[in-house]
Amino acid sequence: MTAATLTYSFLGPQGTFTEAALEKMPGGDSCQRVPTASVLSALTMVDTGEADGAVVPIENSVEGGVTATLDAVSVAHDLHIVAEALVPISFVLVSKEPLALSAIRSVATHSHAWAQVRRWAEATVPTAEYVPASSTAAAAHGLLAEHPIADAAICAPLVAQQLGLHIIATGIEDVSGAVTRFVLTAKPGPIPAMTGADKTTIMIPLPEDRPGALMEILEHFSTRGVNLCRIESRPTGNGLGSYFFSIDLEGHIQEDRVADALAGIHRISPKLRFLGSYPRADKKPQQVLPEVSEAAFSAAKTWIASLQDR
Ligand SMILES: O=C(O)C(=O)C[C@]1(C(=O)O)C=C[C@@H](O)C=C1
Repeated sequence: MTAATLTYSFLGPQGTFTEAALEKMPGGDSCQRVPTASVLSALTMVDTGEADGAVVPIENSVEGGVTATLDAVSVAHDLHIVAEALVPISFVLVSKEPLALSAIRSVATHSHAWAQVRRWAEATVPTAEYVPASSTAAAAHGLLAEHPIADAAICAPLVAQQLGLHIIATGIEDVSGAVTRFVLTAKPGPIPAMTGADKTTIMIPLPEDRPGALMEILEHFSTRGVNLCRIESRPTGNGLGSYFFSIDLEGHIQEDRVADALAGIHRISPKLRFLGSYPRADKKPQQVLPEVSEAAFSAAKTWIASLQDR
């Protein structure tokens, strides 16, 4: 796969935050971009071979996990995460023609965006109806349709500018400095090389009817000094009480402490799925305690081998 021939699907249309993330991904500046109407169709294009990779949102610093992505990547699709990118999030309120706040009866945007401006909306346009859109950019494009989907839309400043929309308010997010994390997913293949500042994503079905199962799982990380940076429980869909954990941890599968922790958890939950090791977008090097360093694991293995070889 050479960078020039890559095709990446992404949650479109043009001007989504996801497209901004795509530009930061490896090969993103030279790839062919295919916008899709949903996260699921972006991922399906990778399944069918129509795209080499799909860029999808996975986590927002205010609203949390993007469940459509977490569920699709963890359960429904056989895909690995090969890269991540962080995009700062700021929203504008736009309309086709200049419009007073008091005249707005409906506002269209993506559900995740709406969740991030809830307090602002409550205070500023309390009677406006929320119209869900498949993305913030789709909401903005929808204002220009023959039958506009709403009076106003909430989107990224860039798409408002590209479409020549009237900006009614800027910086309307409830929490400033919000960031959304996006991932590039591809069919399982070579794992990106270890950089020393890596993340690994896994999915662990929680063993049922096993008291203390979660504690046992977490102990495998704790005893090997593996730091978790995200842990979320999601229903498997197989009935009430059936859950899996979606976890991001600091480290790479090539590291003994990570591999050893996953091997331990595999014994408790054999359907554990490895979903990729990839460089951290913030390049923050992981802190490794001396007792779980590669040297410590190597010395311990040599010692055991010397006993077994007698
Ligand atoms: O609608 C977009 O522009 C997207 O890229 C989707 C999305 C999301 O799913 O969280 C991305 C970033 C923002 O947090 C809001 C919406």
